[in-house]
Amino acid sequence: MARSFVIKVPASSANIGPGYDVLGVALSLYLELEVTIDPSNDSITNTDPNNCRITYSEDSEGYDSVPLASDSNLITRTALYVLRCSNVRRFPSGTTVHIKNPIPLGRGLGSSGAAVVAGVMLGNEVGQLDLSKQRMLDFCLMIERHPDNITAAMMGSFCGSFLRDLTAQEVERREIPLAEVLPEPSGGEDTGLMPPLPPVDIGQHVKYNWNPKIKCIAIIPQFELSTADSRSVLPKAYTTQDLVFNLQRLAVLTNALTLDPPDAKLIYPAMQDRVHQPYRKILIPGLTDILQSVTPATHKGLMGICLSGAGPTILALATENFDDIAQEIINRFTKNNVQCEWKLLDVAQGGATVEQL
Ligand SMILES: Nc1ncnc2c1ncn2[C@@H]1O[C@H](COP(=O)(O)OP(=O)(O)O)[C@@H](O)[C@H]1O
Ligand SMILES: N[C@@H](CCOP(=O)(O)O)C(=O)O
Repeated sequence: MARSFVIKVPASSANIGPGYDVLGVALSLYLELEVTIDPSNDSITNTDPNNCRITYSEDSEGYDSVPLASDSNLITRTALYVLRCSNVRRFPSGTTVHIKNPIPLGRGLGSSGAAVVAGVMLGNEVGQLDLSKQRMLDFCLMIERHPDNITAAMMGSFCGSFLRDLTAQEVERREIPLAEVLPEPSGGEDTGLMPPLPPVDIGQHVKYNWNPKIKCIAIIPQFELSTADSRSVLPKAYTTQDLVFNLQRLAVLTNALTLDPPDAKLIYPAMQDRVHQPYRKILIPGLTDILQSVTPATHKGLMGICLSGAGPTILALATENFDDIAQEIINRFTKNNVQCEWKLLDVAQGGATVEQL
């Protein structure tokens, strides 16, 4: 018998200033997969070695670039990893996945985190594996190896997370090259081997409150910056002063964002960072100028401003005056020959969901 379901996963903004690789907030912009499994319709998928036909909505982000072969696409490769850990080699015959993706790729809004979370949920659902969200996080963390976006996208809301200490054996299992976790892209042989199972409870997290009066303005430059490239410019070591600077602000920020009324005098300085943003300015024209000159003093309603994830998107938190704040940042990017679009988003409370149709 045929069955259909929809998987929805929110975008996310990681770091929120001082919380590098720690904080993430889920945003009301959703990657959606419409999935049908119809064994009587196997002719539609029998040209794919993994029984899965992918279509991608024309108005979606990445329409021209995202691969649609099931062993190349990040979502279905991730699902195949989950299935193969349960010794299931491919999708059930007659599986179709229609992807709708409004999350811009490579902009610091967690598109890859959402794709990985969607892939793990897809594997869990088609394989009827009954994994908990906590266990699914482990699978996600084998692929995207920092927990901030993944946790917010899976669990929703505003999250703090860390990776627990792993035993030497677990480290070996987790630190293996990605190519050995994900099935090889086209041309690669399915060796029939079982991939490494994730260690249990790799990621620990808590959810914080978030004052709903605080909205998220995302100013999105029209150029891509891969997270890997943006991580490669960071130093390997930091001074004690810089680490303490961030830790002090991180401790205050997680509570400051819950308070009512929101207090810009507390939030704005608590969103300052010395661990990643100063190093990333060489990749993002105008970043330092924007972060220093758009303030609560110049713009009523602005609570704080930071780089979203690895950039280049700017995240401005505000309670009012959204158009003016966005326009100011867009103008400053324009002076650096960078065109932008912007979106006003809320915090997405629910995280990733599956709805049976
Ligand atoms: N919906 C998607 N389907 C397939 N691949 C995706 C999807 N979304 C993102 N990706 C992959 O993730 C890459 C972007 O990841 P990354 O550099 O981490 O940036 P970010 O997560 O900040 O958008 C894309 O170039 C693409 O390879
Ligand atoms: N903590 C990571 C977050 C990357 O987020 P993304 O949305 O840019 O993938 C980092 O700052 O590198």
